[in-house]
Amino acid sequence: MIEIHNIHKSFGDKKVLDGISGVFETGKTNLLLGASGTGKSVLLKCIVGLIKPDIGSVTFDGTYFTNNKLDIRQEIRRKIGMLFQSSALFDSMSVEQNVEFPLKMLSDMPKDERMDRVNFCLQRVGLENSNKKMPSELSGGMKKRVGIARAIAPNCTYLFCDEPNSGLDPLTAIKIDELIAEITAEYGITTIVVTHDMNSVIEIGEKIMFLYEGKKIWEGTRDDILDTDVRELNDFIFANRLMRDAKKIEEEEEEAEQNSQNKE
Ligand SMILES: Nc1ncnc2c1ncn2[C@@H]1O[C@H](COP(=O)(O)OP(=O)(O)OP(=O)(O)O)[C@@H](O)[C@H]1O
Repeated sequence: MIEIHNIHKSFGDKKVLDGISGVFETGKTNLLLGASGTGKSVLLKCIVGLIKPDIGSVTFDGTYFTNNKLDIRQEIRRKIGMLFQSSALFDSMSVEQNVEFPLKMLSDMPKDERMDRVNFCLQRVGLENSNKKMPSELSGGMKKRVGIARAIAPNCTYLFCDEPNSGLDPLTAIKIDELIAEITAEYGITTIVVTHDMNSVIEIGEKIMFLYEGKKIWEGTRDDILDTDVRELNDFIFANRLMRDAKKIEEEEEEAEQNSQNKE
C-alpha cells in the first residue's frame, strides 16, 4: 500500500499540487485520472521521488520515503517498476537485453537465472518468441509489452505507469490495460496508472482518484463513477460522446425497470 499525505508542489508561483492525500491499495490497479495539466504526472513523480514535494510525505508499506535516509529510499526504489508513456526502450538493445537490463543493474543474479527470469516475463506478456528482435521491429503494443516485462523483471512490489496506452489503437489499448490489471492482481503489486482515458476507467478502474486543478476532488470505483454528482468529474466523463450514450442507456433501463415495477 502506498499512502500520500498532504502533497503540495509549486513551480515558481504556479501551484500544481494543492494538498493531496490518499491511499493506493495493494493488488489493485489504482488510477490517477484528470484532464491535461491537472498535475497527474507531477504527483506520480513526487511519489517515485523524481520530484521533491514542497510539503507532504509518501509512505510505502509503512516506510517513510520522502526525506528518509538515502539507503532506505534506494531500497524502496529497487522495488519500483516504471512503464513510461513512450515505452522508453533502449533502441540499440534487443528485446531480451532490454528486459535483462534492470536485473543486471539491480541484482547479482547469475546469467542463467537472469535469462530464466527474462523468458518468464516475456512469456507472461505474450512475447515468448521475440527475444532477439530489436525495438525498431516492434509495433507500439509490442513495445508496451516489452516495457511491462522490463518493469516487472526485478519482481517489483510497486508499478507506475504513465499513460500506458497513449498512441495505441483502442483494441490494443484495452489489451495493455488488461495485462497491467492481470499482472497487478496475480503478483499482488500496488499499481498506479496515470490516465485521462475513460476506456481505461471502465476496463480497469478498481480504485480511481480524480484530480482537478491540483486537488483530489473525488475518489471511488468504476462502478460509482457514472453516478457522481461532482460537476467537474461529470464534465470530464461526459465530454466523451460514448460515455454520454452509455449514461443515457443506463437511465432508460432504470426508467423502464421502474415503470414495470410500478405496473406490478
Ligand atoms: N518541471 C516543471 N517546471 C515547471 N512547471 C511544470 C514542471 N512540470 C510540470 N509543470 C506544470 O505542472 C502542470 C501539471 O503538469 P502535469 O504534467 O503533471 O499534468 P498532467 O495532469 O500529467 O497532464 P497530461 O495529461 O497532459 O500529461 C502543468 O501546467 C505543467 O506545465
